[in-house]
Amino acid sequence: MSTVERLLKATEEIWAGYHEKPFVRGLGDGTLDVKKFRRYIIQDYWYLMDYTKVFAVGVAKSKSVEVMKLFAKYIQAILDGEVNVHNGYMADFGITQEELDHTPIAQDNRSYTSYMLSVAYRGGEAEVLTAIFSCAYSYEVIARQIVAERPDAPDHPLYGRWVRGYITERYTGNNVILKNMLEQLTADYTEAQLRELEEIFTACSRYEASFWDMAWEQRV
Ligand SMILES: Cc1ncc(CN)c(N)n1
Repeated sequence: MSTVERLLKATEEIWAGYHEKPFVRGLGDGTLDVKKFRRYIIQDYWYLMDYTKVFAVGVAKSKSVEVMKLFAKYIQAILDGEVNVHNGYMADFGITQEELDHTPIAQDNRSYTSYMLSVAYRGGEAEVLTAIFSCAYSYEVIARQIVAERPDAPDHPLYGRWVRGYITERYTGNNVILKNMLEQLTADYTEAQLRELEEIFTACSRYEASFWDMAWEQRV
């Protein structure tokens, strides 16, 4: 079994649960309360700012130019790609920089990014990639499932943009690059090292689940 297959197998139940989250279901069928989505966009904007810093620590931890370029490319892909979806929604919702700056970061959000950053600071290249991978790939899996269940979801006037954002060639192509690099870096990993990756990946997958619950319940 490859490293990524092993990580996904270990977290199968958590990942299956994403599709049942009320927030995710509401995004897919268009019934999600706009107020909840507005709040989620602000929280996720701040999430992405710290998530980008995890890649920056990855740059510092890189042992080769190849890995350094991968982390650096992703920083660009978030700040000039994924965040554009958020910027578009924020413009539509009239969210100003002042409102962004004055919105407290929810506890689940802060815990998640603090955990990823702590893994990045203490681990090596593969540990950083593992912390990142559940975030990067789960959104693709969720968006694909939404489209599989509702082929018209990408055309929804409000939530379609979110769905489309996570199935673009750029987004999914970058996930393939992340996955291949993770396999390459862990080809000679021992059982103990792989178990540690499993622990990191499981924790991050649980944080993903909590993030959806936080958004749905509007937890602070
Ligand atoms: C919480 C969270 N997890 C994942 C993603 C997808 N990069 C995101 N934008 N936000």
